[in-house]
Amino acid sequence: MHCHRRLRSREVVHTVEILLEDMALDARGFRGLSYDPSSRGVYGSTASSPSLRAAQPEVLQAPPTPPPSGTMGDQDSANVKVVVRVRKFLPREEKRGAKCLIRMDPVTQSTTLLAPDHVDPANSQTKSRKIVEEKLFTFDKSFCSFDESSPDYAHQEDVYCSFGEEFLDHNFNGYHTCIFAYGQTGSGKSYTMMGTPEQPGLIPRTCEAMFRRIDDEAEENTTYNVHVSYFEVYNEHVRDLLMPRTDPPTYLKIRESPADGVYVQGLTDAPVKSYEEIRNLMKIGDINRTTAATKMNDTSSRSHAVFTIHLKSIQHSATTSDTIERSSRMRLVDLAGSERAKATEATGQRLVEGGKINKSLTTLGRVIAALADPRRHGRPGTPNSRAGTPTGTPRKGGASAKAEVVPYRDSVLTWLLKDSLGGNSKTAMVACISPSDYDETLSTLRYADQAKKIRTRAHTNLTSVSAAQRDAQIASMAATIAQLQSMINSQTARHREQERHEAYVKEKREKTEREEQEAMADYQMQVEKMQRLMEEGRTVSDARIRALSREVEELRGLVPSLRSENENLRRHLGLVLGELRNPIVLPEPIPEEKDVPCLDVLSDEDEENVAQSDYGEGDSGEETAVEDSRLSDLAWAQELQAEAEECLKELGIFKRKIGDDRARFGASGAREPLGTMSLNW
Ligand SMILES: Nc1ncnc2c1ncn2[C@@H]1O[C@H](COP(=O)(O)OP(=O)(O)OP(=O)(O)O)[C@@H](O)[C@H]1O
Repeated sequence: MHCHRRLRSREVVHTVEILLEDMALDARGFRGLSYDPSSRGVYGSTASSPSLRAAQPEVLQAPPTPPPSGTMGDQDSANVKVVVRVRKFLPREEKRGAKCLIRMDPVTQSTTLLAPDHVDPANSQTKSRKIVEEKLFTFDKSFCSFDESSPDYAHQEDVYCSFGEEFLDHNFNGYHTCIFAYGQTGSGKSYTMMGTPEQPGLIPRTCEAMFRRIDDEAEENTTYNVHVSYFEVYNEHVRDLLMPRTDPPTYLKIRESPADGVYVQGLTDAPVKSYEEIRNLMKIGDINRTTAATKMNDTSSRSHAVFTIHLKSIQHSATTSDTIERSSRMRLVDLAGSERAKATEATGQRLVEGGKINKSLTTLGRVIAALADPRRHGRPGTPNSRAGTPTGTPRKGGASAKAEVVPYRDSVLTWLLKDSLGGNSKTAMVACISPSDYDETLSTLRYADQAKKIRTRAHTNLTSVSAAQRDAQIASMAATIAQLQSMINSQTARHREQERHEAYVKEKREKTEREEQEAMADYQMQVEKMQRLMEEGRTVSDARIRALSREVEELRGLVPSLRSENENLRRHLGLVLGELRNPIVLPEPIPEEKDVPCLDVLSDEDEENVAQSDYGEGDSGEETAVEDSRLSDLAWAQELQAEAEECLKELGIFKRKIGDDRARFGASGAREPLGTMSLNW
């Protein structure tokens, strides 16, 4: 959203710039209004501002009074000019002993395609065709660039002079023009259009001649304004060739507006003042263009390249201050070559590119076929027919009832060339052919033959503006500028407000994040503390368990001796009790033997007996002493038993405690499991 707003602001600023520039250009006849267009960046884009043209409808309006020259709005309905050019053999063709299948007649301008013999392997496929015969075609011009020693050899200069110059004339007269090179891969399209530094092609020659003419014909009252754009259509995407390549690549959108027709949004439209400047831009574009080596061509163009020159001349009348503006657009198109995957042996990326190239060229063929349809001719307005709409009024009955549709929109290339092929343009096609490839050459020649039948209706793009109109225009532009300025101001203010708001939101978010982080750190600290405490507790209980275990072991060592002592005491006590119950009284007879109770546990009766024995009726002192000793033994035994029981009780408690500790802290592998402590009490 931010970016969008920024872009919108830039667009508005840009629009103001262009308005100012136009004002300055137009205002040259008006002393006192100064503006230096050179202060504008080289890479300013006007193509991205269709709204600009919509914002200056007065300029586009037809003049109220016809100009004296009488050329205003001239319409010229003419067929597409078609020329054919054959190149010389390439080393690979010479190597395989290829034969030239092209014969050109410089008088009739006919081109004959000869039937191949059966020697050249490149034409082996042709043998399977049913009819392989000589074919004759006639074009506006047949350029033979096959044999350099021939007096009829067509040099780069000949090609330019033959029709390049004528098309430049059209531009200076205010007509839009288009020259496109068509042909199979490696047939010489790029050579014809761009050429080499030593042998410049149509594009550099046209540009050079244009600036020469601007300089030569410079009159005090005429000003020229030249802009250039250069883009390629690669894999059905439009890329600006005057902008550095990006990764991922930046693709531009195609738009259509009633005022501008089809145009590329955001395309660089660089102002140029000299041929040197334009040559530099050409170099930049050529470096950026997608080319690759294929089996058919070491520097095969993998895209359609469109070089466009906008030429505007403003002529001021010295006496009346009226102006006449001529605007024209020159489109110079180097198409990618049609190719057979088998011949190019393309794979991967090259194969995909080849597929896209062929698809767009097939669409171009369908567009040409639809435009060449004889039913279209003679109907006013048909060349400007809309894409995807019938080109003529369907008639009832018969073959002519079929409405022909021009499939401009089926490919990016044909959509962009819509105007050039079927609208307001003078158009020429250069069909480039290889000298030794029967099938491909035949296909190209048929294509070209059909293109001959296309008629376009070009009209001069002229505007005459009187001094009063100019004043009104300036006033209107000033108002528009003021309006745009206030738009910029309010947008800048909104933008600042938005930035402030975003900064506030950011700060708040950062604060919340900070607080959350602090809370998290605090929580972590507490967790660590608890873990530490637990660890300490575990260490303490481990130590306690170890100490208690030791104690248990010690006590366990005591148990057998205590047990045997206890046993002895019981036994002794039993004896004592037995004696107490059955005292040995001498010389009294031995009393009847009674069952001595088992001394496992002293019964209440026994204890009573023991107690009674304390107060028994002892006869003698000796008996009393014996009795006392027995009683003290008994007491001692009881005491021992109580002690043992106490000890057992304590051990029971201790066992429970150990069990509790084990449940609380768990038994680690390192520690002795409590279960293994056989506390067999
Ligand atoms: N008229 C000519 N005279 C001399 N050499 C030529 C001529 N035409 C083409 N060539 C040479 O043929 C080769 C292929 O030409 P070019 O690259 O122009 O083909 P192309 O049709 O543009 O191929 P692609 O469609 O693959 O880009 C180049 O080496 C070029 O220099």
